[in-house]
Amino acid sequence: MASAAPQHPPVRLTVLSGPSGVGKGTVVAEVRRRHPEVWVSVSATTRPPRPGEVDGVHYHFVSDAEFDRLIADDGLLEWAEYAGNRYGTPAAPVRERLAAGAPALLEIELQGARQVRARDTDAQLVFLAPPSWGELVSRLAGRGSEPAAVQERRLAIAQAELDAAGEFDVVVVNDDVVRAADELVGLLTAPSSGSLRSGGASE
Ligand SMILES: Nc1nc2c(ncn2[C@@H]2O[C@H](COP(=O)(O)OP(=O)(O)O)[C@@H](O)[C@H]2O)c(=O)[nH]1
Ligand SMILES: Nc1ncnc2c1ncn2[C@@H]1O[C@H](COP(=O)(O)OP(=O)(O)O)[C@@H](O)[C@H]1O
Repeated sequence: MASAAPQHPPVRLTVLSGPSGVGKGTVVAEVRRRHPEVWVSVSATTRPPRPGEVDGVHYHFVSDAEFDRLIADDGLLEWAEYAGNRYGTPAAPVRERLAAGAPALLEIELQGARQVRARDTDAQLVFLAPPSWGELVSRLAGRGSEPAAVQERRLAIAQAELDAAGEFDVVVVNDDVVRAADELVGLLTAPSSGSLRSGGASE
């Protein structure tokens, strides 16, 4: 006899990381344009909004005190400091999503990806890589959302992030947005064998 079926088809948490300016936001937007059913976590951050960013849509923009409170209340699945600001994944929506049997996507940086890996060995870690270093530099500069000094800081972090690409399960090269989005969609719908363990955030 077959063993008891799971309550819902196994789903997995997918993490997308990659250096600033590689095109994470652009590729995720393309995935959602074609697959509106793909659920993407909205992070909390102490970074100020860029022009056009909407609170609750792109990020939950919070004060330092509010971020402290999220940590103290065990409300974050993971969090990290990046280029002088803090970023974290609200835990409850991710747990609800996975409990409902639906896949969840986090777009977070390297330290956060490592925390997710430590907590959930079944999570799928995807690294979005630039076709070349020169292309990364020109994309970040071309976006024009940060002053030169901030771009320099992000590029210094990017060097270390590229060195860590081998820690990820899959590397997707963002040479072309549509092609990279296709690859990501394939990974999001790939079968898995488990789901997020229960338990609170502890970092
Ligand atoms: N650990 C962690 N990193 C995050 C989270 N949200 C966003 N990030 C990452 O923080 C970094 C900076 O994000 P942002 O300031 O929006 O810049 P951008 O990614 O260059 O547009 C990026 O690598 C994001 O992937 C989060 O909830 N947790
Ligand atoms: N495949 C690509 N080819 C050319 N330009 C791209 C590509 N993907 C993204 N870009 C551009 O690179 C810049 C950075 O993309 P963005 O999505 O903001 O990166 P990230 O979220 O990783 O910081 C944007 O100006 C975007 O239009």
